[in-house]
Amino acid sequence: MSRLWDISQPLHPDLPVWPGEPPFAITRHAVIGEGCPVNVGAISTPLHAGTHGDAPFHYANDGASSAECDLEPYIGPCVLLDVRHAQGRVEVGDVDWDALHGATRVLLRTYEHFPHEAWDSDFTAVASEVITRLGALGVRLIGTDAASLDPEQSKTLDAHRAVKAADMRILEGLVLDDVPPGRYELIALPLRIVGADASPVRAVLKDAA
Ligand SMILES: Nc1ccccc1C(=O)C[C@H](N)C(=O)O
Ligand SMILES: [Zn+2]
Ligand SMILES: [Zn+2]
Repeated sequence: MSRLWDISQPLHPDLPVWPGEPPFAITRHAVIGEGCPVNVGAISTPLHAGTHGDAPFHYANDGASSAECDLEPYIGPCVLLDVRHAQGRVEVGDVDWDALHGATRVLLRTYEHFPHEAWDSDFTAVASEVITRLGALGVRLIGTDAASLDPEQSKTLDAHRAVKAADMRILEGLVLDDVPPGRYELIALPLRIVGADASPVRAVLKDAA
């Protein structure tokens, strides 16, 4: 049986979130006890907290929301590339283009160890030239273990704009520490949240058949 790799961050109140964002929160408004047979809770979360998929609406007012996104990019064969050697930003020269083998979904591992305990403002971004070249090769989805494709302080969002121009989709905040580079089956479907600019996803990889 092929192995299943959970590449999702655990969601909890201490989850590091983008500076200025409210924390992830879970509340319980029903508790099993006298006259109550169930525990029932609710969550409040920034849409870009944890492992998530950006919707085009995040970077374009005319972009699709998470509820409107075609699901095909988020499920299917992918290739995981180790780009831990990249310094500050994944550049064209950091990518092993021969390892793509026509992949339509590409995941980039930039961390030695994913920063579960504290926000990392110096995450490794992705150069827009890399996105443009991936799009030209037919890539439909780019994923990263970083919190964003663009630097935290970016106001131009060059990588996101290149994603928009190529009509690609994005996964951010993946946890790739334990997964060897190679080819996998990706499943990471956004929730059908009407009007949302992003959605939490439970991202998993299955060994390619
Ligand atoms: N919460 C934010 C507030 C302001 C600016 C960006 C964010 C982000 O979360 C970035 C997002 N993850 C992104 O890159 O798509
Ligand atoms: Zn995001
Ligand atoms: Zn993003």
